[in-house]
Amino acid sequence: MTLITDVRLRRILDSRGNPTVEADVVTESGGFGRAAAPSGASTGEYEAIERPPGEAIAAAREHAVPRLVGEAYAGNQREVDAILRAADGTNDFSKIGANSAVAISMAAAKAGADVLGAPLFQHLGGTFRGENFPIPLGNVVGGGEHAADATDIQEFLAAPVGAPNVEDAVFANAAVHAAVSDLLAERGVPSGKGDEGAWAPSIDDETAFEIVDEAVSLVEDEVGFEIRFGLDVAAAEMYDADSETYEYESAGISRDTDEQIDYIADLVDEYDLVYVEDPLDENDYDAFAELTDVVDSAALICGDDLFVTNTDRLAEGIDVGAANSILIKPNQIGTLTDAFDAIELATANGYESIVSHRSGETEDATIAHLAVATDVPFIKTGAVGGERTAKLNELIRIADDAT
Ligand SMILES: C=C(OP(=O)(O)O)C(=O)O
Ligand SMILES: [Mg+2]
Repeated sequence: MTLITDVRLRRILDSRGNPTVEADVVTESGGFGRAAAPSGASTGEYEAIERPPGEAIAAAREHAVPRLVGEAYAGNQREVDAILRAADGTNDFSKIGANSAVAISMAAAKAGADVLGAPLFQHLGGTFRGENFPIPLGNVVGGGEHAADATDIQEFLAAPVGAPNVEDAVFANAAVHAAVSDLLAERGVPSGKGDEGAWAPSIDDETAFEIVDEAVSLVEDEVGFEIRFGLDVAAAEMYDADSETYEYESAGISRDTDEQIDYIADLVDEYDLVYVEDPLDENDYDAFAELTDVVDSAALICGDDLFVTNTDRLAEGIDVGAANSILIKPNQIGTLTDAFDAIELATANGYESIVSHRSGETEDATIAHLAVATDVPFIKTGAVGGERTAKLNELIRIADDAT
């Protein structure tokens, strides 16, 4: 029933107005799945390769589609993904493009679920996946590679850890986003938005901490449950390998590695941060390990550019204690199978996994299902904006059993 009979690929628009790859997968019994590849701006050095969409589509049509049509079963995700890897023949999907690979991989999963008549999260996670839902990390202020002339730290993320349910958590993050806007207005600071819908004012990080801290407290009082916040420092983007320093340009501050470790540890302490992603350069496992040791269980220290959803890099990190959690972005590695393997390796070694969007997104909501299927504690997928609410609203529907 799930034998793949057609794979169609096309270019569609992403949220930045750039082209990206969309895939349709059709099965023998009429099952249908459609998915689109997201795209990063602050990409890790070791990510799978995203090719220009036109080239990725042409290469996938030539090398992957003939191996899938009439040959592979959409219900067998590992088989589909193994065929994608074999058709590509490289370690990093540089032939068919990780954008083509991930779109086909996710579309096949949806087609498989469609044939079964099951929601995608259930097809991926199984009947006994558990009762937990991920807490959304909502990007409320940001800069870095996602907005010019804004904060050095890429993302300030609201984390409604005490929310009684998904719906309240999603609305709490939107309320923090709105409160930030009010506080900026009170200070007379104008602001546009960055690529992920977060406010991107021309302020330094210290001011952003004050504002986000206050916004979180205000909303916490309103809703009556605990809201904390976290960061994606995206430190690889501010690291200067020649001087071996982290350059905070808007504040005019330069920190060496020891100072960076102390700075982040102090921030965790001062603001009771629940989550810190990429606090150090993507090549510095030792510095990551030092910070993780200092912070201990006070916060999740998460590797995004460090691990790039790659089990080899994660295994290296586990060996030295480089973090206590991993960010999972399917397009960083190319297939859902690879993403699942990374989550399994993380779980087996006491690491938490956080499923994540990219700064360039589409209406595709696959990651909401992936996060629920794998029982991860957090999903990072913005706070507002259509391509972000596509995932947040899907989470609400999943919790309401209405997908
Ligand atoms: C979502 C992120 O941004 P990008 O997609 O630009 O890598 C991130 O760095 O976690
Ligand atoms: Mg990141």
